[in-house]
Amino acid sequence: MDKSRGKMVRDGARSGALRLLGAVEAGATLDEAAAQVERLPPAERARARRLALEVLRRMDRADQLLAPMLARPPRPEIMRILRLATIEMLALAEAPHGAVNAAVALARAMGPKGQAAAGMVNAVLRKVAGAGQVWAGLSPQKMPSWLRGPVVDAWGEDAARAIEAAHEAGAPLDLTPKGADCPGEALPTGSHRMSVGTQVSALPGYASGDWWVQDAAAALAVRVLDPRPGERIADLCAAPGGKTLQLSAAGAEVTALDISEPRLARVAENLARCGLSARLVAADALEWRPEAPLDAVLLDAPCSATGTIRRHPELPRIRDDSALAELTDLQARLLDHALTLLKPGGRLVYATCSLLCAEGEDQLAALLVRHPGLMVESPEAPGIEPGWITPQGGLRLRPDLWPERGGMDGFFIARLRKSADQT
Ligand SMILES: C[S@@+](CC[C@H](N)C(=O)[O-])C[C@H]1O[C@@H](n2cnc3c(N)ncnc32)[C@H](O)[C@@H]1O
Repeated sequence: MDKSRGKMVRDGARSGALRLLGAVEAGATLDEAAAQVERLPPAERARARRLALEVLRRMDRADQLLAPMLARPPRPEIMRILRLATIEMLALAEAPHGAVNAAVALARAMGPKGQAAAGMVNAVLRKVAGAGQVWAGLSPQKMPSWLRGPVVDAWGEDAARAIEAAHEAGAPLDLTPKGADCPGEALPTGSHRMSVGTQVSALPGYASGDWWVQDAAAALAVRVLDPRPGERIADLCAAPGGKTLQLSAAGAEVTALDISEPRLARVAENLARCGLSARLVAADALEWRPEAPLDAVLLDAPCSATGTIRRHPELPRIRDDSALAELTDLQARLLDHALTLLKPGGRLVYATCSLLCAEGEDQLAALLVRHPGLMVESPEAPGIEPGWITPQGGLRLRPDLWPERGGMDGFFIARLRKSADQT
């Protein structure tokens, strides 16, 4: 790529990243904001998203560094430019002259108000360029108090800080192999791991469906369920389908259910790419019943998704816990209903990608009170470490586990067995 083309790619990507960050400030997820960059060529679009992710992971830290350098808070658009250049220089090792010049040009391109701020942007960012030591002394950004409070209560301040460091570090790319062929480093639990920034569709085996993208923690839910060939299993909240693919690849007779038809279409696409099959049903799981009782049910319930902040750093900025009571109520109702779909002695795996005990440990405790005959079975699968198992027998996965390997998503997983005399 010649130099001028490289610069164009970056500037298109930088202004795209600023538009994405503006949309997140207005309350959108990065996926919802994708239209902001859809006109960019694919390489610029991907870089715009990467830059926005890197800023969202460190925004508060950048603001802490910038605050004493600013006479008064600038307009939001200018503040976004300052944050982007700060993070490019201090976290992404971008050459200062390139980042500062780009920031000044982006400010100027905003019109008269931006032109008036260009001198300030230049002066502040020159100071930022020399503030590497101050930056290194600042802690990773904190989770919002509605999330941090419960995390500290559950696992302590040191764990909360370790989780925050993992949130800042971001997530590697994990793949679940369908058979033996899969790129990346094999992890102890059977997933394969590649470094961040890998272009998924260019990897060997993508077109032939030899693997699919799925976080190592998410893949454990099905490993703990341990599906067997020919078993009749329902995946009650299936979309986009990572766990349906695992169940089908194990040879189970799978019914994949989701309330959202558009999301269920993604399950169909993923099954087709991987040459796997499942019966797809668009329905509310609370109202669905199979023709005959099932061997097993996987309930990967809707939740706060607070375990996925490494990959969705915008979540703490656009969500709070106002929907939590509704979610935990839905999870409890889904759990109760799921048990009625099982044959006596059948097994249920409950999973949530949440860091909140309210959606995991507490949900399991309440379920056991409501259903005295239900047994918790030890989560057994290769690579599961004893320290991950809770006193109740659930599996608690956190982003700060496996720090030397690059972490994993936050998840709670429990394997339950309906007693042989329960109908
Ligand atoms: C955590 S996601 C599932 C992820 C999926 N298991 C996977 O591994 O790709 C939760 C899903 O539950 C679906 N959902 C929410 N409420 C539902 C309900 N009442 N019945 C069925 N599906 C529901 C949502 O549409 C969403 O796709």
